[in-house]
Amino acid sequence: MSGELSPIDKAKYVAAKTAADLVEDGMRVGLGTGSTAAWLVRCLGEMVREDGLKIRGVPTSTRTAELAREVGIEVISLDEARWLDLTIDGADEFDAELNLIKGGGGALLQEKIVATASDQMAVIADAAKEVSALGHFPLPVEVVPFGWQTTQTLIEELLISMDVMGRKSSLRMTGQRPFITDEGNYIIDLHLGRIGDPRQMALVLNQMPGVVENGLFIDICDKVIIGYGDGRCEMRDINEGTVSETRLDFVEDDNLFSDI
Ligand SMILES: O=C(CO)[C@H](O)[C@H](O)COP(=O)(O)O
Repeated sequence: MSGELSPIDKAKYVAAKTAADLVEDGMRVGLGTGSTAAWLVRCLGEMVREDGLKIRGVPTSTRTAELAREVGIEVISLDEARWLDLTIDGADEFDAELNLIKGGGGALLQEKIVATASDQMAVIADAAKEVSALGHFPLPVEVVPFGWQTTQTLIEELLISMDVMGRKSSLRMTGQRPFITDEGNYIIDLHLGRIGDPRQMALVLNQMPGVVENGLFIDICDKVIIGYGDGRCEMRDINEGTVSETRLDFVEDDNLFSDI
C-alpha cells in the first residue's frame, strides 16, 4: 500500500465496502462514477476475484468501465442489461429526502439514466455530503455544444426570473478547453448557493432547448450509506424509514489499495 489513507478516503472506503454487501450473486449492478464509486468498484472486483461473486456491471462512464474491467467485473451495456437490480453511486450533496446533486465528475447524464433504470439506487458518501438544502455545490447542467452561450444566457435569465440566489454560471473547463462529457456535451455549473425548490428547478431546466440533463436527482435515491473515518457506517432507507448503524473493522488491504 502506498501511504496512509486520509480520514476522508477511509470514510469513502467504509461506505463503499458496506454498500458492496448489498450486492448479491446474479445481480445486474449500476456502477457509479467518482472517487467513492471507485472504491465500490474495487471492493466488488475483490469479491468477484476472491469470493466468486457473479455479477454484471453497467458503468456510468468510460472511467468506471475501465476500472471495472481492470478489477475483473464483467461489463455490459445498459441496453444489454435493460433493467438493473441495484445502482450504487456517489453524490456531491444529499438532503434529508435523499434528493441529490450529482455530476461533479461530469457523468450525470449516464448516472441518471442508469439510476432511473434500477430497482434501487444507493448513494455512498462521507458525512460532509449531507446538507440541509441543496445548492451549495455548483449544480451541473449538461448542454449540447451548439449555441451553448445562448443556452447559458437563457439559463441565467431563468434563474433571475425564479429569484434564485447566486445566478452565476460557468462553463466547466479542463485546462484551456471546455470539459467534454462522455456524450460529447459541455457542462455549465450553476452557482446557486441554495435551491429552494429542487423539484421545480430540475423540471424547468430540462425544458430549456439545448439542455440535455441537470444534476438534480429527485426521488431517485432509495438509501444513503454514510461512512466515517473510524469505521462507523450509517445506512438510511427513505422508503422503509429506517436508520441502522454498523462498524467495519478497518483493515487496509494491500491488494485493494495498491493502485492509489
Ligand atoms: O456525480 C458524480 C460524478 O459525476 C460523483 O458521484 C460525485 O461527483 C461524487 O464524487 P466523489 O465520490 O469523488 O466525491
